[in-house]
Amino acid sequence: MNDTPRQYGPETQGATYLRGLGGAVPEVPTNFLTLEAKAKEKMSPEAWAYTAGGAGLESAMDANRAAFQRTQIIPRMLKGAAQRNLTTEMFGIKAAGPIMTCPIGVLEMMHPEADLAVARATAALNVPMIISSQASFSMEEIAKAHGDAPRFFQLYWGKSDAIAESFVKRAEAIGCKAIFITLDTVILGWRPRDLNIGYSPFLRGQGIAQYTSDPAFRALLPQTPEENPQAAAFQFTQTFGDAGLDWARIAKIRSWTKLPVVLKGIMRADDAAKTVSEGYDGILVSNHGGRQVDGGIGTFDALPGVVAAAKGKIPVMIDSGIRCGADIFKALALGATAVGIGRPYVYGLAIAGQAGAQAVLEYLLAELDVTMALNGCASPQEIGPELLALGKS
Ligand SMILES: Cc1cc2nc3c(=O)[nH]c(=O)nc-3n(C[C@H](O)[C@H](O)[C@H](O)COP(=O)(O)O)c2cc1C
Ligand SMILES: CCCCC(=O)C(=O)O
Repeated sequence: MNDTPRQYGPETQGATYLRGLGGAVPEVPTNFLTLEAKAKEKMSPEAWAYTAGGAGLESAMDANRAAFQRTQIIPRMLKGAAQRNLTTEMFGIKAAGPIMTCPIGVLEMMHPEADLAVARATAALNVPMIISSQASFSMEEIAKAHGDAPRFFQLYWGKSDAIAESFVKRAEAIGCKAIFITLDTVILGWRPRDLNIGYSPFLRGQGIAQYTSDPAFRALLPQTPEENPQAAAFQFTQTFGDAGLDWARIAKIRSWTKLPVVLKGIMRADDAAKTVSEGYDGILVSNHGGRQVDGGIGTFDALPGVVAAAKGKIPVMIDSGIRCGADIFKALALGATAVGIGRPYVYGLAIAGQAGAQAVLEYLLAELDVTMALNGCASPQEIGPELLALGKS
């Protein structure tokens, strides 16, 4: 590895302005709202509803943004941070910066190369990728496209422990460095945008590649998924989710793997304390991008309580509503060790495949680097709460 860290901010800005001298403007917009609007034009109505939508009145989605907007940065002068180093360690790997891609299901709706394009984009930047249980390609195919870049696996724990165990063992075999168990989707949230067009990708056999490639899932089928895809899709609907999932059941994962296990979807201090006392290795504060509990609190508002309850014993990460470098900066200032990027990279993917997802991730690193330079922070560790004016709810 090159010892001089890449200065994403000035390098990315400089290259963009230079291309502009030659008359070229970026295909992928550099700010979220323009990016989202362009992606909407490219996406089918079904893909747009599924990606952009949230639960119910979408108030948890709004709360995610409001929480970040309410808290402001108080810029610090003359501290001096000529060289910034964004490198961040997570579960034994060294990432380009304190970001990772969130697991997003059914990416084939946004682009035919789906997870493979995201694998190539994240590998090119050395940004960790969390592979989804609802991916459009099997984890083995995704790993092939990803090479030896850092990756994690997101587990949906449904009715069958045998399938969960098989997913975990496959994830370990393909070199995932941690397992993220998603807890907030034991059943699907109430999603009016999808309901109003009667569209579920899963019923149509999309986003179930981890299952159709899995021996424990295939053993439940009367015919192979290749012979009878509809039976496989139906079986998935019978297998997915279990509203009875509890602490005792997920503890079984320890007998299946030695990998670090992170709980995704922890929002409360008491659940965070339990995560620590049960011996888990990390917390991802998440409300699933506001897609599950309508009326729920924004993740950035939930973060301080979770950080306090974790008492520095395990890393706390956050996703949901992160749209720019300043949001990442604010999350780190309140004690997050890294943040998950969700819809923004999906919109990049919809616009320009691998290059689009990669551009969005690079912009976020660049904007974080610029924000750090403008506040005298040479590394993520130097971003502290003294740089924030905490908003009142
Ligand atoms: C279209 C879509 C599909 C998603 N699929 C999954 C998934 O398969 N597994 C999972 O744990 N989370 C899934 N999520 C939630 C994300 O991992 C993440 O928590 C969320 O997108 C963060 O919010 P943001 O998109 O507002 O940044 C999905 C989110 C979206 C928008
Ligand atoms: C049935 C799995 C749902 C995938 C997911 O996590 C989402 O759409 O938010």
